[in-house]
Amino acid sequence: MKVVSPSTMRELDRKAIEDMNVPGIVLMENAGREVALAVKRLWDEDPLKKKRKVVLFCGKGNNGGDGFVAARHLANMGFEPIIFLVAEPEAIKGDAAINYHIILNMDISVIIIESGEDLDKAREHCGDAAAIVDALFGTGLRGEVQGTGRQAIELINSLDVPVVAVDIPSGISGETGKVLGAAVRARETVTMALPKMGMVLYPGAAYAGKIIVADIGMPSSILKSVKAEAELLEKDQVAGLFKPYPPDAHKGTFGRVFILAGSAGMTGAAALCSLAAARSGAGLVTLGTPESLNDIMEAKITEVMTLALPETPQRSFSIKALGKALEFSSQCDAAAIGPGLSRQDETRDFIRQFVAACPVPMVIDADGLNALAEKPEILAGLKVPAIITPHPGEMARLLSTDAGAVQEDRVGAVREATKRFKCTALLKGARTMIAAPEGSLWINPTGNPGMATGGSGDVLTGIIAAFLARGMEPWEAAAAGAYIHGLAGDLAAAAKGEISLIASDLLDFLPEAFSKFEARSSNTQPIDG
Ligand SMILES: NC(=O)C1=CN([C@@H]2O[C@H](COP(=O)(O)OP(=O)(O)OC[C@H]3O[C@@H](n4cnc5c(N)ncnc54)[C@H](O)[C@@H]3O)[C@@H](O)[C@H]2O)[C@@H](O)CC1
Ligand SMILES: [K+]
Repeated sequence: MKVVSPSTMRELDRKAIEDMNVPGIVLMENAGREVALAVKRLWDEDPLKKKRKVVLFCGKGNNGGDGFVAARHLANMGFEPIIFLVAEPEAIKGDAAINYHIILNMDISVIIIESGEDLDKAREHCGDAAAIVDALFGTGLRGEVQGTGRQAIELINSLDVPVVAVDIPSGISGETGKVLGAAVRARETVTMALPKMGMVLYPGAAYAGKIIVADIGMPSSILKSVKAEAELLEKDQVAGLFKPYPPDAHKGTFGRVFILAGSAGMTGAAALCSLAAARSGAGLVTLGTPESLNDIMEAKITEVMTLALPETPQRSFSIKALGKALEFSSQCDAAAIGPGLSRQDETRDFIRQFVAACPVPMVIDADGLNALAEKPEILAGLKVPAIITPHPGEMARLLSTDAGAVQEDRVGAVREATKRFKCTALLKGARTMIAAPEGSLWINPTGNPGMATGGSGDVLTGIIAAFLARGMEPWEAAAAGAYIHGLAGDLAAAAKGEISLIASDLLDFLPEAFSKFEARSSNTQPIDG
């Protein structure tokens, strides 16, 4: 699903109104009605709370205008709306003013909030409300919220009443998801036409609650043609990336994966990564391993073959492994390099030379990225497609900045990485995002904090390698990988809780995650009906 910034949304509104002659007041009518319906649904869900009072906090802009429309429909549905207008009535203009006057004509209560004392009075009204509608600020918010607007937000958050936010929780930047001083914590957000970046990115996503995308009558041609800032990955779209298995599938059909991972003390990373590839549909998985670790790996992993390679005295890959590793990779469909390789100098040289010469698409993670941080030009010069999968710390090393700066602007960081290194970049963290060199940006909605555990990234690398080997484009492999990895994590967390989630749980829940997608071999017919 497309996700847009406030400025893109304004341009869509402008096109609908000016180019297609859809009156703005029609859009506002649909918006407000959808908000009223959302309140009604919340009310229907909770039969114990048959209170009919709905408090609407409205600002002076069009977001407030949506609130006035919602109040009218709520009154018509039999609710008792009360409006707290956090603005001077004279400041309301245009379509919002038209709807404000209808409200006055309908004798719906409007209480004007000009000071903190007025808000104290408002508090008394709110306690027995069935719901609160937050129509203070929408995408027109500029800079930090101050004064009574901010006090109103704090009041809303202090109440134990479910909140439906109009378009975006007031106080959240529609562009970045940052809290501009203070922001409303909503149960649901009814967002108009398309979700906004600020409610998909954290912390805004946490404030928005459940997101309902409302059809406000924006012409579909406008929505189709818009160049969105990002796409939020959806289940159907990910499902579409899995082509059905032909009934005569054999091991070679779904690709051979070569994984270079592990060193003394980090054999687990190698096991998790290679087993994840095997669990993700790769036909054959071979793990290249420092030779003295070979027996350990053979015992640890049953479904994966091993290739013992020359090692350093510290039992990590030595530069002498290069020839054999490159030769083997040429017989494979995709490679993965990085998990648990160590930061030994010689191993670092091996990684750099392997990546520079690898003849097949590859995913580079962890120590693979650390080895390239001082030589990022290797990435930019690759002749084969590559995916890098850094966490914020690794991304910071690649971009010569710090992890705080990466987290401060995750979208900017992942876009910069794909531009600078000319490969697909996947930035891990809450809302993993994937940027492709041609400019697209994908945001993954699956996953949970329990997945921030050692080895989780190794599993992701293995999944992506398997998808590359089955012929997905790099962005597809990265996007589908992030989605399935997060889904396995969500299923694992639902079964075991987030606290004790470990990376091997992700492997255990991959089959269930895949079962939600698998396009089964379409031509296989049951023999006896
Ligand atoms: N035709 C349209 O453009 C449509 C707009 N819609 C609604 O309109 C909203 C956007 O409306 P607007 O652009 O009027 O703006 P908003 O209603 O989002 O609010 C901004 C208002 O608050 C003021 N303001 C901005 N920053 C402030 C700050 N830091 N502290 C205090 N006051 C501040 C602004 O002067 C403006 O009046 C959307 O979020 C959506 O809810 C919908 O009605 C659908 C159609
Ligand atoms: K709002």
